[in-house]
Amino acid sequence: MDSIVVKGNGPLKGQIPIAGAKNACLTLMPATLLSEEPLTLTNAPRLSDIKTMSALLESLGAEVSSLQDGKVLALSSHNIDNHVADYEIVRKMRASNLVLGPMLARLGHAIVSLPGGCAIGARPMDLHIAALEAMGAEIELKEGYLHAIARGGLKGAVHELRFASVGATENTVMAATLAKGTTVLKNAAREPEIVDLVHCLRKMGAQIEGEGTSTITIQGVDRLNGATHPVVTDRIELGSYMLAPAIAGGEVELLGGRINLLAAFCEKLDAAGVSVTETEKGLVVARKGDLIHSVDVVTEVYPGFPTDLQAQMMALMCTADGTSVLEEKIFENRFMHAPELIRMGANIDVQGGVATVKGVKRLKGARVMATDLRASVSLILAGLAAEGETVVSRVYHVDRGYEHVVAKFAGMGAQIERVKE
Ligand SMILES: CC(=O)N[C@H]1[C@@H](OP(=O)(O)OP(=O)(O)OC[C@H]2O[C@@H](n3ccc(=O)[nH]c3=O)[C@H](O)[C@@H]2O)O[C@H](CO)[C@@H](O)[C@@H]1O
Ligand SMILES: C=C(OP(=O)(O)O)C(=O)O
Repeated sequence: MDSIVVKGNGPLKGQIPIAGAKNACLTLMPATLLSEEPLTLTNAPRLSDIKTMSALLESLGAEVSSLQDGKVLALSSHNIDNHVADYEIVRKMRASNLVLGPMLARLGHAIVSLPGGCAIGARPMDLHIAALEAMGAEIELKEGYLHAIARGGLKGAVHELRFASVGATENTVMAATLAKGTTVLKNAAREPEIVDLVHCLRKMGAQIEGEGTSTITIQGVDRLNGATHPVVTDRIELGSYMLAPAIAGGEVELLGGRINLLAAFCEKLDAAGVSVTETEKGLVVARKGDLIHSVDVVTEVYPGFPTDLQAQMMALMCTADGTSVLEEKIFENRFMHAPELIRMGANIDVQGGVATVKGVKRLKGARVMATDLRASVSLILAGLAAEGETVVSRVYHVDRGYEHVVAKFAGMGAQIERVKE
């Protein structure tokens, strides 16, 4: 198993390209199931999660070709000959549940494994199920699998989500594109990845309005056509690398970054003493002075502070001047990085969904373990600010969501390498 070794060696400088968003690409890929014609995604990120989604789609009969070193994905679902999304693939990656809505819409039936829980919390699908049932689907749980059938096809419905779930919004919107009649989804999620999905579906001929607001209206059509679509910039990769000069000093330009993808996060950086300037090419990030100030953070649905940046923000708060309180409201167990940061000398007290971080002058390098995707990068960030060497093990978590992670940090001047253990 590989590890990443980081040495805290002072200010960073450089330009880092930001990839297409994992969480957008993983919802755009299943959209291929809605059409017999090809779907081409450009600006795709090179990640193990993308390979997992490719394997899942191929297991259903879709064709997936990775072109231009993985930056272009050519997908075709002209021949879907299996409607079972197997537990062995779904359990590896929760986004696998996004094949349910498209398969149900296109084939009228689907069998999809429930994902089960994962390190950061439970991953229920009750909201997805309620929305699809409102559209006429019958869904039953048998032996860990959701058996879904839409006798006579899905029908448009007015449905309000109990919580603005990203995955439930994506499944419902995709399913509704081929339903008979109009679907109005209320309390829909507003994340940029959903806006990107709608833009792609519209190119495929779907009739959708209201993306980016909490009411999305979908007028069902008989069929969707092929399209070519560039994946939106990864705001979480962007935010993660923005924290590198914040924690280690220096000045870094994140190519392709825009403030509007991460407004709530940028406001917190500003309050913490980090300047973010939009340029023609992206965002330039630097500390305003010597100190980082403590700020409180509450994770919320978009446009609030993203849960996917909470671990990385905690790393920054570990060396801030003062005490910060981080409240995690999306996933019930998303503080597993805290005990690892404590091994590096951080002062963190976790009580339920609230972590209180008292800033220390300097972190110290240590052997630490990545417990999940975003936790892994928070430990690398902490390593940049630590005295001595930090060894982060279980870096397969980082490969799920950060392409060329060592090269990108090294491109800012960080002393970092990947080693085999
Ligand atoms: C709101 C939010 O921040 N969503 C994040 C979530 O999306 P993802 O789609 O994975 O999760 P949801 O937005 O659906 O879930 C967020 C919350 O809703 C609950 N839930 C979800 C579905 C359901 O049927 N029933 C239910 O109770 C979950 O337990 C969780 O507490 O993880 C992704 C990957 O990290 C992030 O990119 C998304 O930004
Ligand atoms: C937790 C994440 O992904 P997933 O929902 O696929 O586990 C993430 O992107 O931070």
